[in-house]
Parts: sequence; C-alpha cells; structure tokens
Amino acid sequence: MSPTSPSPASPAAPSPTSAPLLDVRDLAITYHGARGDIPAVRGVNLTLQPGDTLGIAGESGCGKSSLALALLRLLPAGTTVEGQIRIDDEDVLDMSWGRLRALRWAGASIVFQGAMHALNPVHRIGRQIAEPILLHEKVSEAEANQRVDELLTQVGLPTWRARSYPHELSGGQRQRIMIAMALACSPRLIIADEATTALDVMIQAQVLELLGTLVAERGIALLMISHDLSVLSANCRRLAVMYAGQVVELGPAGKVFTDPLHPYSGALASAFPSVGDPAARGRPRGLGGDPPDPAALPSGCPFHPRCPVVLPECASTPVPLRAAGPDRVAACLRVESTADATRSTP
Ligand SMILES: Nc1ncnc2c1ncn2[C@@H]1O[C@H](COP(=O)(O)OP(=O)(O)OP(=O)(O)O)[C@@H](O)[C@H]1O
Repeated sequence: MSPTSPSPASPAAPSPTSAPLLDVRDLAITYHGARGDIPAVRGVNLTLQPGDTLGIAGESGCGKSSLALALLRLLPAGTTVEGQIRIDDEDVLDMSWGRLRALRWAGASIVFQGAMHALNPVHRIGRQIAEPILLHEKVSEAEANQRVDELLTQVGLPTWRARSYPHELSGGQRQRIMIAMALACSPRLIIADEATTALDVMIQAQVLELLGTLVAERGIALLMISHDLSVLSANCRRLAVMYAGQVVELGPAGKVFTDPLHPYSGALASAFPSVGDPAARGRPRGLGGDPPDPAALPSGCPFHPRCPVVLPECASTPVPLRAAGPDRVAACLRVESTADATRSTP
C-alpha cells in the first residue's frame, strides 16, 4: 500500500449519535515573545468522534502543532490558551495535574516528528515501551513485556529490538518506537503530528495502515496533522485546512482534496496531486508569497494578498466560516453560503 492509498480509516464514518471524544471550541493560542503577542491559533472549532479520523493540513507556521500541543496542555508555560478543550467530556484546560498525567497516556497520546529524540539513550527500547504500561495499568512485568513484543510487531519491528538501545536504531526505527509507545496504553485518541513524515515510503505506508486498523477495529479517534494533503485525504475521513491560525475549510477529506472550496485549499491540493488523478491535472501549481507573520496579519481575509481569485472587498471584510452544504464549511466570500457556520463543525 502506498502512503496515499486509502487505509481502513478512510471510508468508515462513526456512529453519529456518539458524544464527541474531542470537542474544541473557540480555541485561541497566543505566545508572548520578544516581538510582542503572537496569535498562533484563532477561533478554532473541531469535534472528533470515537473511531473517526480528522486531518489537519496547512503550511508551516499556520498553527497546526500549537493546536496539537494545546490538546494535551503541552504548550510552553506562559502561553495564553483561551476557549474550551474537552476530551471524553473532561475539561482539559481545567483538570488537575494528576488527571492530566493519566490522560496523557491512557486517554490520549501524541506522536510528533522528531519525538524520536525524546528516547532515553541509556535505557533499552523494551524498558522504555514497558514503562508507561507498568505505570498506568495493573499488569505484571511478564504481561508488559508481552505487550512490548506485540507493539514492536505492530509497528513492523522484530521483537529482539526490545533489547536494543536507541543509538542502535535508524531514525525511522526510532520514530516507530515512539509510535509503539503512543499505543502502549491503548489511548482513545491519537494525535499524530507529522508522525510519519520522516519515514521512508514503505514504512510510512505500514504505519498509516496500522493507525487505520486501530481506528477501524478499536474505535480509536485519530487526529492526523500534516502539510501533505494527499496523505491526509487518503487516510482521514474529514479534513480541516488551516491558514494563519484559523480553519479556512472543513469537510469530507476526498471533497476538500479533489473539489476544494477555499482557494488556499486548492493551492495546497495542487502542491500534492495524487498520482493518476485526472482532476488534479490543470490545477494551478504552487502558490506565490509566504504565509503572513501571525504578529502582523493582513486585514480582512488573511489569505487575500496571495489569493489568485481575490475580490476588492476581501482586503477589508473578515470572512467567518460559512456552510456550503450539509457537511462542508469554508471561509471565503466566493463560497455561496447556505447558512451561518461560525460554530459549525461538520
Ligand atoms: N514557543 C513559541 N514561542 C513563540 N512563537 C511560537 C512558539 N511556537 C510556535 N510559535 C509561532 O506560532 C506560529 C504557529 O507555529 P506552529 O508550530 O504551531 O505552526 P505549524 O503549522 O505546526 O508549523 P510547522 O509545520 O512548521 O511545525 C508560528 O508563527 C510560530 O513561529
């Protein structure tokens, strides 16, 4: 399977009656730096059901990682976080440190690119994977070691690797260890922030397939963050596109990728045309300019200085998300609105 071929995650829609596992409302994140306030995330609303998959796409600096870190309260101290984050109906921003520690392994876990550098160089791999299992679950050492073997097999590594030290593994193998650790306590939500980007194409496909299987068979919710819209569209049911800290489009992944409503989504999709997709041919390639400095955002629609179909009013009119059909929202004046969707999270 190629990284962009559909995994078991793509087609399945979760039960619409279940309560959201993740509920993010009006999330705003502001860093306070030497240059002043940096509004990295502005008014983001997202929901994710158990067994569902949501991709978050956008160029570097649009706020994807800030959003991911906020979900488990991992942002640097002093960062202002406003709005609401609920996981399993618990208020993450308001929970005790003890509850948060439990949530971080057993409730939700995060894997990010470069997380492999977080491995302890002096401990064997097996011990590091077993540690959270022993800490959070009432299991014997033998049972934990058995789980370590299963996890290593799941991420495509031989079980004898449990006896290796991190320096004996390649970067890709270490990243797979981080994914095994994220899965160790069977979390209900996995946040994968560019988790497979550094892996070679075969291993990437294998890990994506594993994540898809966990979603389909165990009802795990997956929030997958990447700059690569094609990988997200193949592995997620829904897709949110972020620009300058805001969600500018959200809808079924296939539709956002092949029939984007927001010109920014279109430009992003054309940067990653799927092989053999006739609809991808003839689309504009690439996008001029750079994303705006969050500390000095343009007026109106923040995308207007780069927009290929800009209207005169785009420079002065802020554009909230508007519904464009039952399951899609987009923040563009050119999108024919079917209803107000400021709070909509289809
Ligand atoms: N600790 C921090 N202090 C100040 N500003 C920060 C900090 N972390 C991120 N930022 C700024 O916040 C904005 C959003 O960054 P973020 O890392 O969330 O974006 P991203 O979309 O994940 O980018 P990338 O794909 O490159 O990781 C950027 O302008 C970034 O410079």
